[in-house]
Amino acid sequence: ACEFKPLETGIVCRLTKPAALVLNEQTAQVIQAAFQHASIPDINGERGVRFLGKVTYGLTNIQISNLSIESSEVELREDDAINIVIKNVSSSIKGILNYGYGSWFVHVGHSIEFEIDSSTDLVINNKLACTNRRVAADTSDCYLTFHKLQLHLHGNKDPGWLRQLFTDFISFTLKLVLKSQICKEINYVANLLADFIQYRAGDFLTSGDIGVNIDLTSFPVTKANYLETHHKGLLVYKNTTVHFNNSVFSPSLLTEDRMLYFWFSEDVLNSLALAAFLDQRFVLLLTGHELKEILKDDIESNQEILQEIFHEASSNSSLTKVWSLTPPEIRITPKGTLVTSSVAVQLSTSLDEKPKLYFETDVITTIQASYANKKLRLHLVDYVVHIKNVISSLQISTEEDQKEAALNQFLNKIVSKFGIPTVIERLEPALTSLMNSKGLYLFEIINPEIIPYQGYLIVQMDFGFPHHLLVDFLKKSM
Ligand SMILES: CCc1cc(Oc2ccnc(N(Cc3cccc(OC(F)(F)C(F)F)c3)C[C@@H](O)C(F)(F)F)n2)ccc1Cl
Repeated sequence: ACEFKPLETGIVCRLTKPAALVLNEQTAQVIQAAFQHASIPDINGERGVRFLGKVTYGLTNIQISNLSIESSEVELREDDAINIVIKNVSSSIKGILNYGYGSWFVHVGHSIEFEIDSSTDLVINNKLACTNRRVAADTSDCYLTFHKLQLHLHGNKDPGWLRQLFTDFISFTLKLVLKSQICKEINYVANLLADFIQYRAGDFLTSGDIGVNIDLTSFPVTKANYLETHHKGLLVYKNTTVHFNNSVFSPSLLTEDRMLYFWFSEDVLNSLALAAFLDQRFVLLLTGHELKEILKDDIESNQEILQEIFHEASSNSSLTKVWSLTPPEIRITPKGTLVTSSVAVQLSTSLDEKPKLYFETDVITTIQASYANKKLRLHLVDYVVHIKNVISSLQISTEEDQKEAALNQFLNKIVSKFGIPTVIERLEPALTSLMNSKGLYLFEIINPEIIPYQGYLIVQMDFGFPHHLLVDFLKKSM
């Protein structure tokens, strides 16, 4: 089950009433799939009928077709369930009606095709439950109210007594069977969707050996205006779960006017940065040409040093390597995400030789993120650069004692004006394509906001649910 430990929650998701209304537009698809997928078992029985003695009957090959749904409403009930009322589900039920009667010495048997025009209302009280720390849908509270079950028998053999038998008795059994099968299907589809969201969520938060454990840390919350799930958000790296204790979530941190909210504790982002570092993802290799491209606009810093670097960069085996020396530390503040990192830069003309230039730099950058036109954008709000441990064999004519200061100043300028922007310019498309590879582009995300607070980040958005998304999913998985 899900024992509740407040400190363990790293991610909270909230789906508000407006989102439920948008998702409700897909209810008809879901019900359609449930009815279509339902397999109605044969119904057999026997009954004493006046003058005819014992009559045995059986409905076989029962198929539901031409489903249409008039409307569906959804209502979230505080600490209870998602109440879904579906009006006027009309369908035609076809099959073969076999019946036989007579006594021990003579037995008459017939089979006749039947078609039933049915119309029913459906009420489903979907309780979000928790099974093995995963969201489960409990739709056991499900019932059908038939307001039409019109029998049509094909062919001229339409014995009145049979119609009477159907009306009085068979239809009762048929309603029971339809209800149990349809509600069973609805439960199946609801859990299929819950599993699907969780699978895609887990996949969304996975890249190679880096993943995030999104097990539930409490029962899903159902309030009048929103649904909410609390997740561990623990880093999983090479199948090892990395524990940390998160900043504490409280419901008041999220509002209810947007459709979808995600609350991320800074520990979640910090641990992802750690994993990316361990996975050696913070390594940037630049060819001589790329380095020249980056520095070509520099007109104000020390031109002599710049020329010297250009000269080194021109040799076609020139290689500049930039890598993190320590895991970047992520702190989230209202001004933006503070990234503190210590980076090494090495410029060499070939891998074996002593580097022409090596230096380390401690960088603190304040970054704000936004998402527009299906692209993640990172905005540099502030930065502090400190150069250290410079080793250089560049031929620079400056006087010996000025040389170090000049080089330091030059490097500080280069890292600030060109180094940090280059890293950001490469990080943006890398993160965007990572999210797109997970299917993010499939969703129509409307006006997403990424808002930093002290110790946590809130991502809030509206969304349009692409019609085909669910249809394709149901076709594929049912
Ligand atoms: C990828 C988003 C995400 C999902 C997580 O896990 C789950 C598991 C089960 N349910 C949810 N819900 C939130 C959610 C996830 C993905 C899409 C989504 O929106 C939507 F699919 F609904 C809509 F876009 F179509 C909602 C749902 C859960 O919060 C709720 F609402 F059921 F309580 N999240 C955990 C973390 C993160 Cl970042």
